[in-house]
Amino acid sequence: GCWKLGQRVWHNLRSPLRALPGPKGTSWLYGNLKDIFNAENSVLHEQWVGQYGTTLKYKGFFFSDRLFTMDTRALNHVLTHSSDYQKPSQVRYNLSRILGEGVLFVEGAQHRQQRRIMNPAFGPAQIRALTDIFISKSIKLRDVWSTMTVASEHAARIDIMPWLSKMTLDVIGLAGFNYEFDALNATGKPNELNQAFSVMFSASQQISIIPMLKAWIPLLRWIPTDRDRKIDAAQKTMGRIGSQLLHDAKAAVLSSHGAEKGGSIEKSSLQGRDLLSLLVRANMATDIPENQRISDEDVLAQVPTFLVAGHETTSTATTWALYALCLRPDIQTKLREELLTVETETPSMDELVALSYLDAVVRETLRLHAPVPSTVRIAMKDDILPVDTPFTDKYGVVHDGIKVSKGDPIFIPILAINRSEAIWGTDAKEFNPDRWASLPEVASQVPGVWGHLMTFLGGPRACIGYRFSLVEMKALLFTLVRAFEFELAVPASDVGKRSTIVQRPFLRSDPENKSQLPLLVKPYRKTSGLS
Ligand code: HEM
Repeated sequence: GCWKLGQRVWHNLRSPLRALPGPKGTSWLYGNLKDIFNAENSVLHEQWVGQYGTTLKYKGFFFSDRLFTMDTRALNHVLTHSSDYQKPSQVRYNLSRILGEGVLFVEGAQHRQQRRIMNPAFGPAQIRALTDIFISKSIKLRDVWSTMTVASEHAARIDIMPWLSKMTLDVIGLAGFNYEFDALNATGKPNELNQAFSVMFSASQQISIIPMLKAWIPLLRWIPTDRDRKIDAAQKTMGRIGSQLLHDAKAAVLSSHGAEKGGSIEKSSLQGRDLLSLLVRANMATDIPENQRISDEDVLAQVPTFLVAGHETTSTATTWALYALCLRPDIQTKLREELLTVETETPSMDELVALSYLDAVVRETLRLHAPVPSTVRIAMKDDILPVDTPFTDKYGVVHDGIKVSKGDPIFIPILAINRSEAIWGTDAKEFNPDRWASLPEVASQVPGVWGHLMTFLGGPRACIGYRFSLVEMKALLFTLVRAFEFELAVPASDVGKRSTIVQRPFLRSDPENKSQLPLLVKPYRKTSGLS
């Protein structure tokens, strides 16, 4: 521990980040991190930008300096040079404990190999083929809520978060692994994989000192805690079910090819639209060179990775979309009017994508309520980040590049860029889908993979599932907003945002502080209004 701390102090003393202006740490252990967790959104960072300018430093664990910059050119440099700016080892350790060593965890050549194999599963044609899963699960959710509204005389009070989460879990189960969680089936028995997954997810959302110390000091990892035991048990369940899924998928391939008797298996002959089928193809096809095949272990590591990455993010985004529509009933009505122009309740992907106001509402939600509010990278070598706007250090010297040294952490301000007034204009913090009709020119400098937003990040480590998520969100909003009118069940001032990995709503009035968003949900009838 002392050695690590000494290294940290020594690194800090020599880091060029020392010259940057920024706030003083408020705790020797957490630096400014506790203040950031306690403040909503990116509010604190935005205040600092007002005080110290667009490039600054703040304190992380054990007084270490972290670079914070709103400069889009510097951020673009970090995101596009993903081998030089990797995830910090502590973050990777925590990820591997919870998700295994899947595509979110791996770096360098192994990451490039996994992305190359998996990218085809997320192209437009594949997402088009998955649209019927998005729609049928949305309809299932709509029917569950309809039953709940019939049972109550007026509008039903529904905490929409867990329901949206069940829907997206069902979708990623089917679309990813051809596995039916059946989480939306209220009468079914609890699913074993779902329970294991919940343990993993709640563990990933907790911020506490013990896992943090274990991430820093490997020797401490030998000391088991209650959290470790729970994660180990959940991992065992996931591993067992994952192996079974993989075994079944392989057996199906072998039996359809008669390959048990030594027959060859060609890549192009393996069918199946889910991600697992694609992985099995890359694992078994005898016409792919041995060294390019993906191992059983790597296939299995993708199961928890995709369950976590592909599930809570989209359900949280849809939760915020409905929240925004409750705050602006005029936008909710305008959206419903557009959705009702479609004659079928089972639209194709192309029909969904053609709905321009739905598209604007989804973009505006993902801008203002980005589910992943930030991420972190570490410099793997000394470097200079080019900047658009020269900045002044705390000694009054003007710089046209940010010097970083190997080991310096860099905060990637997803939400702060999405809400920046310098980029989006003075109404940047308001929900205004109409802004998407004509964007400010400067927005094109945002280095995001989609929509001039940082929401799905950019560069080689950008979100692989963004198209998947956009169509799934559209299918959900299409089905739900046509069927129901939504209103907040609590005063708007009671709803707060809590940021851990994913930014979720909670009620200030709830002493348990659990994530939730209760809405009044009422079936839409042409002349109705909420009583
Ligand atoms: C609104 C929904 C979503 C948001 C906001 C989101 C956001 C992000 C962000 C910010 C990252 C980069 C994290 C980092 O490197 O620090 C990421 C990576 C990733 N996302 Fe998403 N995501 C969403 C939906 C999905 C879906 C639906 C899937 C899968 C079906 C998915 C799979 C992944 C994977 C596998 C990665 C790791 C990519 C890599 O490192 O190469 N995401 N996502």
